[in-house]
Amino acid sequence: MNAVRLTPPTGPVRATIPLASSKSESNRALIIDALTGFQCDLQNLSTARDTQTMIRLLKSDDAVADVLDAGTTMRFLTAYFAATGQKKIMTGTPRMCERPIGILVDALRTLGADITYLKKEGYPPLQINGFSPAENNRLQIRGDVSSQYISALVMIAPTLPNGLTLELTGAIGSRPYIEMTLEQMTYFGADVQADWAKNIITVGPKPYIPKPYAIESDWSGASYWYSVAALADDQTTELELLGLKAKSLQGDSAIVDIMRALGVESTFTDSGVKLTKCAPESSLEWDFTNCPDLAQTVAVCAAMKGIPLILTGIESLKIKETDRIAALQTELQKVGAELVEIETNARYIVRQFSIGPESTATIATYDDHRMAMAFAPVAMQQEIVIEEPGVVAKSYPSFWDDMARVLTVETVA
Ligand SMILES: O=C(O)C1=C[C@@H](OP(=O)(O)O)[C@@H](O)[C@H](O)C1
Ligand SMILES: C=C(OP(=O)(O)O)C(=O)O
Repeated sequence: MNAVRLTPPTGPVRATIPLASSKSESNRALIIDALTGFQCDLQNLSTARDTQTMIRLLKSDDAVADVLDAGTTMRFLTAYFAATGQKKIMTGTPRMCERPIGILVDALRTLGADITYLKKEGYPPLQINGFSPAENNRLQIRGDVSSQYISALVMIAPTLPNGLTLELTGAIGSRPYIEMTLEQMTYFGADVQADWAKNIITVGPKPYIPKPYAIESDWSGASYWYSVAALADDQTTELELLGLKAKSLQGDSAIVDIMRALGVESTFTDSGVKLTKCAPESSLEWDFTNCPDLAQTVAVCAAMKGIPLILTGIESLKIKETDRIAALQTELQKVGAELVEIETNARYIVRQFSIGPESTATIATYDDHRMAMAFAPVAMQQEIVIEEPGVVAKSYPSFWDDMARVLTVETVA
């Protein structure tokens, strides 16, 4: 078994962390660029595997597009290949073939796509056979399963003969990701309107205009560094995270407010953000509806600090790279904490039940980059082993190199 052993720092915690750039922003920019005929100058594209896979598949003439475990790549490319009339088989890892896509496929069929499922109805693998644009340009779509379906649809909307009006139903999850899509589309000249009082998005049939675009660093990746700062004993801890902006398109910049409650102060500089320590609150309640990718970071951090945390809005975690709720429940036990459901599918609590492990905890990662990265900061307080560390490549390939700037990272067999 491949693993890394992380050992707590012995001196002051001071480092500058380059971070990876945002895979979410990158993958949207790449779809828009493709719809301009690859004429945009995209700068600082992410090294994340999800983005590198998107780049590779956009250039490939192969009949099969294997997205591996990249959700945005699967959803955005399904809409893109359909709208551009490309015949493709869309597939991915076994877990990707358990992640639902029926809501997007139904919407694309209404818009004129011919798509068939190759195994299970509603799930990849699927085959895109062609596209004959329908007259109808008004759709209802559920907003409570994955925002990626909505982002995928609105990004192709400028190419549809009559544009698109989407009426979102149900409680909308991950809305900042939809807003990110709309902002990027607007930047590239699309005609976009969102009425969030009625949950209606309208996109006119106005083509994108090619332009240069620079991707920001990844706030989801930054969250692990906030946890490192929160868990550092050294009160003089200072970490600088490069390439982040106070006014970000990324909803995961909410980590600034969450981590203030867990004892980290943020100061924006010309090059990014500086993290220092401040006094934490004695408990915290947070709704993760708008920032589901932060839930694991915050759960592990609060558990280690002994700060009881109530989490709401985490239902979507069950359909991500793994069932993240189940994975957290098992792995938190190993560091003396528990995640308990206190209201069915709605409210959860994380609390510590013992301080310090009897022996080094070995954390399983379930093919989920965020399990590995969320538990890594535990090493600020106690030695920990993380299994299958290569999983971080999905969003943050240089994570362990960056970690080695603050603590000891050793590969173990
Ligand atoms: O659009 C995006 O870039 C993403 C949207 C979110 O997914 P859901 O909308 O499925 O919650 C998020 O979890 C994912 O990491 C990236
Ligand atoms: C859920 C994630 O990604 P995706 O849905 O794009 O696979 C993630 O990066 O945490």
